[in-house]
Amino acid sequence: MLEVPGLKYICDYISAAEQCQLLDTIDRQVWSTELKRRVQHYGYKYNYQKRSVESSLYLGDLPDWLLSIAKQLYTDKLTESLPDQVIINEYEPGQGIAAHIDCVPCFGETIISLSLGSVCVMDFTHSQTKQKIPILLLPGSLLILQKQARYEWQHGIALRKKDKYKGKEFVRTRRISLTFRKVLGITARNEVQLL
Ligand SMILES: O=C(O)CCC(=O)C(=O)O
Ligand SMILES: [Fe+2]
Repeated sequence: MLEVPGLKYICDYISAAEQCQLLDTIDRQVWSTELKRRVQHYGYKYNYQKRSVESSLYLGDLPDWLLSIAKQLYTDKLTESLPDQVIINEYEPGQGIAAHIDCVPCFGETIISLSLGSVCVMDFTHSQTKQKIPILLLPGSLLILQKQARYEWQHGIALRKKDKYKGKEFVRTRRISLTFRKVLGITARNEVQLL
């Protein structure tokens, strides 16, 4: 884990009961089918084509059930600013996400991903050296990307139905992740003033 500088992993950040409740709440919301995997955007809509977030894409404050987690992350000093944007990703077995670095001009220094549902392996690949480090993500865990892990290493999830990690096989089921970010340059307050 410590092999990727700037990467932190926290097990059991939320309890099994909280995970169930959160999944239930997520499944009562509307999913977008604009990508192969289903997504939900909160706070600001991320434009996948333009790789940008604009003030016109402000969706409103985070709903209470996400704001309470965002506040917890902030009070636990896991991030330097209160997250105001969340993307929820759903991965059915076989689905994944291409290796990428989260938009640098769009989002702040800390990206936090909360995992629910299936266990899965996320691969970190150094942009220059191509060194690859797999990380096992368990439900209820947090993955915190800062410094090199945020800016110099790509992260992605292979399109697979099972993962191998340290000699063990993990069959994937449905996984949901919530990524918490701080949008740069635009604030909710500016947005309100514009209205
Ligand atoms: O599924 C995850 O944990 C990460 C998702 C991700 O990398 C992203 O939304 O940028
Ligand atoms: Fe990402």
